[in-house]
Amino acid sequence: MKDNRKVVLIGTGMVGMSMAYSLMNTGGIDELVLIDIDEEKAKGEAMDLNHGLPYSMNKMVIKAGNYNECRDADIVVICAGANQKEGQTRLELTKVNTRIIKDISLKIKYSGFQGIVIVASNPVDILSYVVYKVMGIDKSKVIGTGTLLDTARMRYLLSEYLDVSSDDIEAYILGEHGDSSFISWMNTYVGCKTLIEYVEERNLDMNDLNEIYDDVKNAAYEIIERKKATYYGIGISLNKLILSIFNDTHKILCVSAYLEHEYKHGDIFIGVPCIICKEGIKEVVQLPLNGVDQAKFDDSYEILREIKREVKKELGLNS
Ligand SMILES: NC(=O)C1=CN([C@@H]2O[C@H](COP(=O)(O)OP(=O)(O)OC[C@H]3O[C@@H](n4cnc5c(N)ncnc54)[C@H](O)[C@@H]3O)[C@@H](O)[C@H]2O)C=CC1
Ligand SMILES: CC(=O)C(=O)O
Repeated sequence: MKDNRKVVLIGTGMVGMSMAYSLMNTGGIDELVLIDIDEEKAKGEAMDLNHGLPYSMNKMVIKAGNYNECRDADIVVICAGANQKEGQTRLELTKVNTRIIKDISLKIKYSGFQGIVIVASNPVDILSYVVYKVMGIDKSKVIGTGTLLDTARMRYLLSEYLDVSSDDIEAYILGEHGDSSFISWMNTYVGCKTLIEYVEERNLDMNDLNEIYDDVKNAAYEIIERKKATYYGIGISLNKLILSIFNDTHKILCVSAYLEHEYKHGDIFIGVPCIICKEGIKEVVQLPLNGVDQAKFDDSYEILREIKREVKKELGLNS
């Protein structure tokens, strides 16, 4: 990676701008270019952010631009497209957003872009696949945010329930970023103890934990019902992922990654823990899954595979 850390954001809506605002506050990048189909919106957003720079600790170039800006960018983040309306599932956005993301992927590709693409638009697992296929780039260079946000939600809620810092909670939400995601309890840790041991020692009720997981799964629906969209949580999750790449942290994050024959499944993007490095995804970490977890993973995989089949037809992809 070169000295000037450049990010291009495509889609300057609530999610994209929450990420931009988060990056402006943490710093860690040198240049942020904003692209939107609504060019005036992108320009207005750049103006607004720039006016905050004199009071920010971090200096960076922020501007509106076009797809030529992708050519020398390190990371392109896709947050464009429709979001869920009240009661709508993420998968119901497939048709409308596949068209949008296909078009955007072609524009990124023809710019000569050589870097890493991060996808946040929903349904994120399916759209990551669209980007991967349409752009024809290495699997390690396409990262969907997957269950990164769900995992943060879980860590937050568990930390509140157990009264332990979220830094000391290791949790992995796997599968689709959507209704078929699940938590692997046997792979959840509080400090150096498994959560199951921790709960038994304190006579806590496993039903409480299952309720907490239901709250995680329903969080987007609850927030959308109250305020129409979710954005701060994913904004800071994107920040974490971007800085993990630039800083070559080798941190393990739950993201949507392309699986070939890992986990016995293949040709799909799905939420799994991955080691993140400056090249993108260094490795998918294989978690031991018990029978219950494996069945849930298989279900999630089947749901995504069915939708992927439809999407491939729509894109005219046979392989
Ligand atoms: N992965 C995750 O955890 C999360 C994903 N999302 C998803 O992020 C996406 C964006 O959500 P919001 O920001 O709330 O929506 P929004 O409606 O606020 O913003 C979408 C932006 O995309 C732009 N856009 C539409 N078509 C475009 C195109 N062809 N090229 C460039 N820009 C285009 C629009 O002009 C708009 O500025 C949705 O798909 C939503 O479901 C939202 C929250 C969490
Ligand atoms: C909207 C969405 O995907 C989320 O908040 O999880």
